[in-house]
Amino acid sequence: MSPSPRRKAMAVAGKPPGDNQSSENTVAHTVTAKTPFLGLRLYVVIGTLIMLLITISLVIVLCLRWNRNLKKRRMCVKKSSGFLPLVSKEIIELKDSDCVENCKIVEFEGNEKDDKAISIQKSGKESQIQVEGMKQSAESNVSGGSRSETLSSAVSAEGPNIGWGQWYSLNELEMATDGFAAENVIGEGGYGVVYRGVLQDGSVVAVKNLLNNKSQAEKEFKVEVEAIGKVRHKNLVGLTGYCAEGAQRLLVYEYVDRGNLEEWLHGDVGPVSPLTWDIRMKIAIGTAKGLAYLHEGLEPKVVHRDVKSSNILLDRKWNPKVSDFGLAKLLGSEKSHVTTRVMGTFGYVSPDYASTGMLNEASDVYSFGVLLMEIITGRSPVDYSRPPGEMNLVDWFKGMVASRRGEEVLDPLIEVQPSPRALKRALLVCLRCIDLDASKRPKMGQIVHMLEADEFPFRAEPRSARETDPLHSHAAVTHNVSFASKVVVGSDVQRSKWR
Ligand SMILES: Nc1ncnc2c1ncn2[C@@H]1O[C@H](COP(=O)(O)OP(=O)(O)OP(=O)(O)O)[C@@H](O)[C@H]1O
Repeated sequence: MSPSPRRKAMAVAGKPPGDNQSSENTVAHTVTAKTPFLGLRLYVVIGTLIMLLITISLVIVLCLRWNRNLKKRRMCVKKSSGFLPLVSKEIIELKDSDCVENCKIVEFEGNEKDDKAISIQKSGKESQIQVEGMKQSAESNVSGGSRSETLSSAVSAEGPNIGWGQWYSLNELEMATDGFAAENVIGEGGYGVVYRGVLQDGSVVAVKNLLNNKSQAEKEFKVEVEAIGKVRHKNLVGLTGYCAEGAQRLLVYEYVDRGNLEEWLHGDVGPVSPLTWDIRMKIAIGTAKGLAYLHEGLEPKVVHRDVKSSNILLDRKWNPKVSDFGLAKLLGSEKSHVTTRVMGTFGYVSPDYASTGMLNEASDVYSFGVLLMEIITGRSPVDYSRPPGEMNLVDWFKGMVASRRGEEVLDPLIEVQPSPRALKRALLVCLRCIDLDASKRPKMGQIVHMLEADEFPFRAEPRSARETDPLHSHAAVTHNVSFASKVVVGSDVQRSKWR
């Protein structure tokens, strides 16, 4: 009998036909046989290899997921930094949450080019908060170098809980100012006397000794600290610390060594002012940037309320620093204005605020407009030594521009005249800032752009925009302001410009 086809096939494959049992035995034998690899049995080697493969696959999957998360996180950081256009790169804003009782700044170095890190270390504890990637300009850095500071909230049982700043003892500040010696007095304002002081580490500071009228001093003290205690901007004077002992209240600022703008504009500087046109514009733009930050970069925003030339301090490179926040008001974003007792300085206060007491950032814009006129003309906002028609700077200025005599308003102490284009630009910004309709005044960020933009006000603009432009209508009222015929409306200006 011939074998079945199936049996034939098995015979060809080399298996003894009809012997399933023995073939299974062979497989079992092979699997349990020892391999040359460390004498391990085959099934152990196979098992190990499978485990190894599973582990490797798991590791790869985990790596891929981790990598994806990392990318997502990076994207979030990018998004959020793009989402903060209003905060200047030159600023370090210290949040309350960053400020822990008895913190110690262990590193605080500024450099215009480098990103820096601030480490805030809780004294006596190990934990460290690192705030990285923030830019601190050298100019905005207190006394220009690294320093070590102790932060403390709740200074004393009596002292206010101000949250941030270096606490100084009265003794320390007495030593720094030679016992508040008269020769160290650098100025005197409505709220106190300002002294130059040298701290034990050699750094130079300005110490404002608030008038010893308890409630007023306390108020001024709190307002300044609330307004600028936590921010750093190269165009805002840095408040570095304070002293609250008994009834004494003192504020310690970075020292700004070239005095204030008022002295340079109206003091005896000789026949030619050291403030050239370019320096004046640098001062105007820097001041506008500082104010723009207060208005548009902080929440709640800060309305300074006393923008004037004696509150603009100048450093060695003529960088302006807005100072004196004693009258400042905080304004939450939900509020369009606050109603207050009218405060400020005669000649700079906007008529709408003066008549209604309703305050918002447009009041600062008006004061800035007056300040800019003062910078351009070298005249004080109110000067009783001038003929009646010229005593009030704003009225005189408007009249001059309206009668096409804009070139004549320039400070005669400026030796090299600006180009007509640059002068027109500055005059026009003045007019826009002092618009009687507060809602039509530009924002400080727009003002920065207008002062910096070469094309302003010469770029052609859409007709409809020109028609709705407040200054254009202002120009129409004052009918002869020739250069105002091509006004660029500030509303389309990118805020980021003033950063
Ligand atoms: N950080 C500082 N560095 C250098 N000088 C300063 C500093 N702060 C104030 N001064 C000087 O002290 C003067 C008085 O300052 P302060 O802010 O007390 O008053 P003011 O602005 O002149 O007047 P008021 O407070 O009445 O408006 C300033 O004009 C300035 O010359």
